Amino acid sequence: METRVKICGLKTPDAVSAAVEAGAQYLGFVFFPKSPRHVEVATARDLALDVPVGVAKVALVVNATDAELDRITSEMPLDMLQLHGKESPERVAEIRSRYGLPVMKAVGVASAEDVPALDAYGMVCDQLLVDAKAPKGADLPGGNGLSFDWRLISKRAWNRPWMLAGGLTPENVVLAIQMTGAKQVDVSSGVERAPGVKDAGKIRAFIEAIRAA
Ligand SMILES: O=C(O)c1ccccc1N[C@@H]1O[C@H](COP(=O)(O)O)[C@@H](O)[C@H]1O
Repeated sequence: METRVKICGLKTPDAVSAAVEAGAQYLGFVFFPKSPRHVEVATARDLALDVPVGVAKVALVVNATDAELDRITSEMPLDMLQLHGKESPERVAEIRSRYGLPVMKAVGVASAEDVPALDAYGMVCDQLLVDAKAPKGADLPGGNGLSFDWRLISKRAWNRPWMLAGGLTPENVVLAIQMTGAKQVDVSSGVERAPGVKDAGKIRAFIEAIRAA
């Protein structure tokens, strides 16, 4: 099976086109005002309306309220919700049932102590996103360009489909896939020329590296 790629943090038509043309299967739109990748709902809607059918549009939210989710899900076409905050398993289940969209729950990993949460969240979501845990006091819970020790998940038995994230780049993504067995990968800062500014050449290089391996 071909490795599936998510390019996250898209803000412009050019960045969306670059990701689609390079062959990404998922596109992420970040709704988190502290992020340099934050987009307003109206902007994300315009971008999403131009995405070809078959490429999944993912809304990334952080501890979002029902009111925020009501607005995002009603105003733009979406295929998946990515929960990237401290949502409890109960909240993940509630969101999944309320919006009828597949839910991907991000779980931060820094040490072996963090790994059991993958099983717990796997029971309530449609897929897991395994990311590096953000450093204490960081402004962003993800999108920090940090990776974690991939050996921590290299021999796991998974109870849900999952995606690898955290500090991936065109240079390290093949090794990350080899070490973890990931069939899906997610990248944001590793394909940027500045925080929040995607680089079409890096997006292409990221996906070409995977396809060439
Ligand atoms: O990208 C962001 O700005 C962001 C903000 C808040 C939560 C998550 C965010 N991004 C996600 O973080 C991971 C890893 O990103 P990176 O490749 O290390 O920059 C990825 O899943 C993004 O979707």
